[in-house]
Amino acid sequence: MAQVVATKLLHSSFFGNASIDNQIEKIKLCGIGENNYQSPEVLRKGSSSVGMWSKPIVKRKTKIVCTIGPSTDTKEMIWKLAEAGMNVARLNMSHGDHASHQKVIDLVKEYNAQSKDNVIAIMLDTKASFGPEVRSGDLPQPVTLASGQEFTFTIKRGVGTSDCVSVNYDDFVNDVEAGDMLLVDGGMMSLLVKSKTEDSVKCEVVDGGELKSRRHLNVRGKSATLPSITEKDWDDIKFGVDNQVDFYAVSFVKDAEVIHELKSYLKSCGADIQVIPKIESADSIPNLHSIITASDGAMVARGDLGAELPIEEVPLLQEEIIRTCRSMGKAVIVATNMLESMIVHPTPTRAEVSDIAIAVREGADAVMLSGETAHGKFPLKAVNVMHTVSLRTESSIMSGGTVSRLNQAFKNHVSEMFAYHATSMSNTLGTSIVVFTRTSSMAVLLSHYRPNGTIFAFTDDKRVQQKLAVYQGVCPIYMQFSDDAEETFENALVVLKNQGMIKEGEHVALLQSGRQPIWRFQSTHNIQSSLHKDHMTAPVSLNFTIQAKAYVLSNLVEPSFYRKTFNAIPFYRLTMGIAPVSLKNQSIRAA
Ligand SMILES: Nc1ncnc2c1ncn2[C@@H]1O[C@H](COP(=O)(O)OP(=O)(O)OP(=O)(O)O)[C@@H](O)[C@H]1O
Ligand SMILES: CC(=O)C(=O)O
Repeated sequence: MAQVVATKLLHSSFFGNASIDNQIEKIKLCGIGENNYQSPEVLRKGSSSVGMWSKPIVKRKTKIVCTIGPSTDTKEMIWKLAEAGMNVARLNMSHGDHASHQKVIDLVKEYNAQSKDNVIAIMLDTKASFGPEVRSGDLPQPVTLASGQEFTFTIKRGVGTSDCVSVNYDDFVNDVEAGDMLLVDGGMMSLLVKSKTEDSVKCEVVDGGELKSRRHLNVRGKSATLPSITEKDWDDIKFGVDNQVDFYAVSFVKDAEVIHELKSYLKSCGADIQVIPKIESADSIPNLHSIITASDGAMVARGDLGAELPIEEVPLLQEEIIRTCRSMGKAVIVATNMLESMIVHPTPTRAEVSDIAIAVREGADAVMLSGETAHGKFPLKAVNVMHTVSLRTESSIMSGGTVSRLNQAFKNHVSEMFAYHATSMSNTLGTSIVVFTRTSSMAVLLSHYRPNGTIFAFTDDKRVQQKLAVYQGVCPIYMQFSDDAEETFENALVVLKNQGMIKEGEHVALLQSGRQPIWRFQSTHNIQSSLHKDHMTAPVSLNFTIQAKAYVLSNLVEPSFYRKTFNAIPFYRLTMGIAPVSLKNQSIRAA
């Protein structure tokens, strides 16, 4: 116990009252202010930082989603993006074809197969026609639209002239009225609807610009009539199932129905693919809660959201969507325009840097790059900026020993309680957490509580490893488990040490629990804190035996109170101990 108290003091003095010197040291470690391009190895693995007994590795917690396109669809670029910090590769089905996406999927799988300590998940964005994605048609060359000029959209196929272009949606003429404001490319250009005929909509250009092929069209304040899932969508979904992608990003979801439909299809074909609705439609906002409840997370798709709704609503909705996902323990991704200027410039605007920092502070699991990596000039620099800004921001929001009180409803299960207390313990001790999971559930729960240290999630299932790639703070690692828990713990520590993820003298909290027990008997859970070097002379062990009812009660009380109060009540067994580990003789001795 003396050890725990001592660490707590050290810990709070670092995170709570960091000296100017410490702050400057941290800033240097994060690379901000030095204006230097960091090596991919340092970028991905993280930097050493001041910690407790030793210096734990500080890894970036917020994940990075990169859209793959013409700038990045080669083996060389996929490798470089992965080493620079990409965690999820996104394929936008609105562009390219199955053959080009297949090539990227194969490259990502090739990367994963040869990588010892990194994994890239694949997200298929079923954008094409899942919802009312209205786009203008192909043009032989870009058309310049000047304010005041007349321009026509038609539902006739194959039209692409300087004053008229096709739209891909037959009900377009029915959905718009004279007086509506049409937004092109999320508002880059706007046109006022003047009149319509049976097959065409005549407009006057309000804000002009350069109209290119296949641009988004939105009507300000309106959602288009929702078509059901089309043939093209099913084709893309099947393509995703055949290729065992990890996530679907589903466009223009307006209610939970489409999610249920997709989930039941996936169940019928035995596909374990996470469904992430893109919140981008005005109609989705009243149904936010039910949509996210039915899904595995959500994406704040700010491009279309800011076109369908007044642009000033976007930051508020971003906050609300993140908060809703966080309260349910679901993954949330913030997308679009995050480093837009880096499509053509090598450095970001200060506003873009702040935008990333805000998403990180609000608690996003991941931030996304679109055109920046798909067709930009500086895709690697954009990932570099996202990495350093996220890491720096994260270092300023470490919570010390306390775990924020999250949605009460979330902490009503033993596993949730366990994740909560494991987080509290690792924060107090200033350690990383090593968790063993077959289903991902305990790693996801830990991520939900946002521990200060990295969550090293060991799994013996590659699908689970890939799925975990999007969750904040989780470093997923594939490893075969042995029948012997102690041997598996030991193997995991050796892997971490060999990969340079933990160091001699560093403490880690070992945790095994979750909905599918690995080595534990039903209803027993185990957290232990290990010293990663045989230099602790007097191991201290705290054993608590508590009642099932007590778990529910302890939701309401602070951990310290809970420790004192439930010490003597028998039933479940929760072990918190300090156990010395020696890497030299490869043995772990439980205290
Ligand atoms: N697979 C691809 N093949 C060719 N170009 C692509 C591909 N993916 C993306 N792009 C290009 O990168 C741009 C940005 O990608 P993004 O995924 O943001 O698509 P978008 O159509 O602009 O918008 P949204 O994200 O709403 O679908 C696209 O407009 C397109 O020009
Ligand atoms: C990502 C996306 O589709 C949007 O922002 O509209």
